[in-house]
Amino acid sequence: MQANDCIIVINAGSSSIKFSMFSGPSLALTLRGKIENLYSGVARFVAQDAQGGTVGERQWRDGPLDHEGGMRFLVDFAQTHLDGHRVVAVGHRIVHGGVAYSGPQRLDAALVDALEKLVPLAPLHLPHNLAPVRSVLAMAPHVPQIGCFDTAFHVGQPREAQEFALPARITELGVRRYGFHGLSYEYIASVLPRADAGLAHARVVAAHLGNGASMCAMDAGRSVASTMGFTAVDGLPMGTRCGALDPGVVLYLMQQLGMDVAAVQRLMYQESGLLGVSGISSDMRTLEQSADPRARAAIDLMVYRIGRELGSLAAALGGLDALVFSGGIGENSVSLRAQVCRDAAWLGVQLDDAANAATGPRGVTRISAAGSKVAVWVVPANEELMIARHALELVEAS
Ligand SMILES: Nc1ncnc2c1ncn2[C@@H]1O[C@H](COP(=O)(O)OP(=O)(O)O)[C@@H](O)[C@H]1O
Ligand SMILES: CC(=O)OP(=O)(O)O
Ligand SMILES: [Mg+2]
Repeated sequence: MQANDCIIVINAGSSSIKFSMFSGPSLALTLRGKIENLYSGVARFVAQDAQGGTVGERQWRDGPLDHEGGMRFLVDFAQTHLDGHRVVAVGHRIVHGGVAYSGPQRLDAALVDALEKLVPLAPLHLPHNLAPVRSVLAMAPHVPQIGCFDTAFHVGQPREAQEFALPARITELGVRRYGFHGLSYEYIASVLPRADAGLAHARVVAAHLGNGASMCAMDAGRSVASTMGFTAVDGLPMGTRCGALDPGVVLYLMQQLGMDVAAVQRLMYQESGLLGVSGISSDMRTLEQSADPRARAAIDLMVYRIGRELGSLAAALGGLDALVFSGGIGENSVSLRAQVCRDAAWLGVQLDDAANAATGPRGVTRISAAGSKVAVWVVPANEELMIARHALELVEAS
């Protein structure tokens, strides 16, 4: 990797596409951008240079924008902002690797075809993860593309954390818990020891709370349990996903309400969570600004379920030394963090209210009171840097 080389990273989430450009051997962030609010309301794009200065902005006011339209815009934008850099690799976040793929992989047409088979396991994500890979394969076949899997970080979990209590013949088909947001947790595990050396061996629960939301128990930086399971619909209630559900509810929906598979999938992935409970929005900012009691009820349910999962994950760890907030909600919602920490007082969590409320751009920040038994941190998510590191390793090794 020369000074003028760069790695482009594409992270297509369920409601957003983020891209970043990392340059030179130290992977310095030179450009980053994000289109958010895909499919709902006014989509917004903003891009920043290394100094945080805005170098591009746009809004789509004439109707919702989808992933494809967003990607077309981003490719044009990136091409005009390469600033003389040579693209040595494009790294992608791929949400599901199934049983077959855990380590980063060089993506070619055959592998994309194989990953396509996993779409039913991540219907909100995988199609959007794979479509840009195909576009780049067509536009620039010589540029190496590296896929990094959100499931990879969790492969070492103990067997009982991975298995459902299903007959072995079903488990053997790969029907087990995978866990997601692994690139985000891997990044968190990589930065915590630098923030506080004692955290290298700590029992940590990290909460990645974005449009998709999950929590992960990490023991000395290794994943031991997580709230997401076979698919990214399990665990916490999310923007539009219901999270953990009594499987009997699915039978009821189909047998008694006559819903077909597509309708159940839509209900669980697109019509539930904050949106479904509030009937107002999947966006935490909108709910926090609303005086409608249904908005309050949706937030309260999310906070309650985070608290329940925190207890469960602390049990998996045999105790709790640190709690980490990340993702769009975890990084920005002062009040959600305050509510979660208040409910977790029984675990020894004590917030420093001023540190929690401090606004403005922040890096890795401790927000717990000096005497808190459990340290509380905010770590801005950086799945992109993790992807760039993996892509660089793979490109340099080949
Ligand atoms: N200042 C804020 N206060 C509360 N919630 C916020 C704030 N900024 C962003 N969020 C919430 O973060 C969520 C999106 O998280 P993000 O991690 O960006 O999404 P994605 O999972 O699509 O990458 C939305 O619910 C949004 O309302
Ligand atoms: C796995 C997942 O839910 O991802 P996102 O947060 O991008 O929706
Ligand atoms: Mg996300």
